[in-house]
Amino acid sequence: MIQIDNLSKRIGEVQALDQLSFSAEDGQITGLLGPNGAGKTTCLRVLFDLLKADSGAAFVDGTQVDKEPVVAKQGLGLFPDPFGLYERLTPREYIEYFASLNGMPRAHAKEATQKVLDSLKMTDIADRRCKGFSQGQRMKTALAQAIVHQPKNIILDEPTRGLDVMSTRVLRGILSDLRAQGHCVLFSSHVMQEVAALCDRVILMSKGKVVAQGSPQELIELSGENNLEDAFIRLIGSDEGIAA
Ligand SMILES: Nc1ncnc2c1ncn2[C@@H]1O[C@H](COP(=O)(O)OP(=O)(O)OP(=O)(O)O)[C@@H](O)[C@H]1O
Repeated sequence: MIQIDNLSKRIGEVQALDQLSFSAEDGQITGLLGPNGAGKTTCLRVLFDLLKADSGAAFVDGTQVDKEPVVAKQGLGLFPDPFGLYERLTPREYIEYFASLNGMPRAHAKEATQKVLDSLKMTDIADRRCKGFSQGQRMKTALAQAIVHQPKNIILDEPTRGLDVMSTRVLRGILSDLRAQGHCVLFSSHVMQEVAALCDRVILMSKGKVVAQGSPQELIELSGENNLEDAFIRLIGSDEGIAA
């Protein structure tokens, strides 16, 4: 479970986070939706202890991130940019390397790697170099790296950016499986349909604040509109920076 508690952060002239509070529960997919510049990435950077907030705190399964960063990070899996894979390694080497970076002894890392290769149905590509991989194969390798240490919480920042339709579908399927296994999945997006298709709960952000939260259906009801697109525009007060 992720808890964001009253986070504020000023970056230069910009109030990137303004008393931001929300939580993302286990066994649910939570979407952080907001236009460009809303503060989504800033919030995730604080959650990963890459950036210190001016006030407020982020918690991973009850552990305060800036007080116990090592423990907190062990509970987090960060989905990296699938286009940034190191191409000379095979998925098996890649995933094993990240397993050992997460502190697993060698034998355990090998075992965990095989398990994730099986569960993401990657055994046919496991020992090929990543160079020349399709988008879907890259995406699976990146995701395998993020979940090999079995973090309870999986964080994805704009995960479908640049992915083709097939890869996006594969990703959606995997995220649904992670939800079914009881993981907490939190992803940021400025693409409305993606959030609508996948999320149990949507945190709608604008200018560093939560402007509304709830299931897609609750947001429609809250806005008094009759579809999600109009609901989001009504709640944010503008359609600038949100993609359909
Ligand atoms: N390093 C930085 N220097 C200056 N301004 C920054 C920096 N990082 C973030 N900001 C500003 O903080 C605000 C929030 O940015 P952030 O990247 O968190 O938004 P976002 O919701 O992730 O947007 P996007 O969907 O465009 O990625 C923006 O106005 C941004 O310009």
